[in-house]
Amino acid sequence: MPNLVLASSSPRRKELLEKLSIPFTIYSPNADESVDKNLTPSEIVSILAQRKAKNAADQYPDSYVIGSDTVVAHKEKVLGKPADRESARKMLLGLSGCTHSVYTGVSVVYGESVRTFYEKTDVTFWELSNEEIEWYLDSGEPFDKAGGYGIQGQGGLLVKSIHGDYYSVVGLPIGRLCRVLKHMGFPQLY
Ligand SMILES: Cc1cn([C@H]2C[C@H](O)[C@@H](COP(=O)(O)OP(=O)(O)OP(=O)(O)O)O2)c(=O)[nH]c1=O
Repeated sequence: MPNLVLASSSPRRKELLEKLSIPFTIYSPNADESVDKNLTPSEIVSILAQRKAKNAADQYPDSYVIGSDTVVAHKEKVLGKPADRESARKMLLGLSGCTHSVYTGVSVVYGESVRTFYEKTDVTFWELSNEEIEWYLDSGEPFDKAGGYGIQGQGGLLVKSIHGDYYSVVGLPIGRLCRVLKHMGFPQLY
């Protein structure tokens, strides 16, 4: 029976994949995450998702291997994870009162077959006061998350509305991934 491998060290992606209720293996990908600055957000997340999946697929040639990448796009800028408190503060100030887009790319590799897609979800933030931003920075949540917030945690209090797949914002568009796996012939799904 082919195995399922999640090429990710993100605890959120692990939790989301558990929704499929089938066993899987975790592999921490060791992929170079540098990309050409002129690429669009959808190109960036697609390329990086595929790189992570292919990196792990070398170790698991008989498995379905999933790689994923998430970035936040706002006013022509692509935001990854903030390097420090100051950069997280700048990201949150920039997102305050505005709508940004969260892009998550997913790539599934099984032998020679590769399927890659991305989801775009628009998220609108409330106007944030300086006090609210400092309070949120104190939570420690921003630092391992694209755009400097996590919608699934206290960061949910910053969000006014969302248009698109919630799970894609958290890091893995699980409904679409499930359909892609099924389409590629993964046997253990419904
Ligand atoms: C916007 C947003 C991002 N994120 C997270 C999802 C991703 O884990 C992270 C973006 O970083 P990624 O580089 O996509 O992923 P990662 O380094 O955490 O894990 P790996 O490369 O090993 O798969 O931001 C949230 O958890 N909630 C949110 O609301």
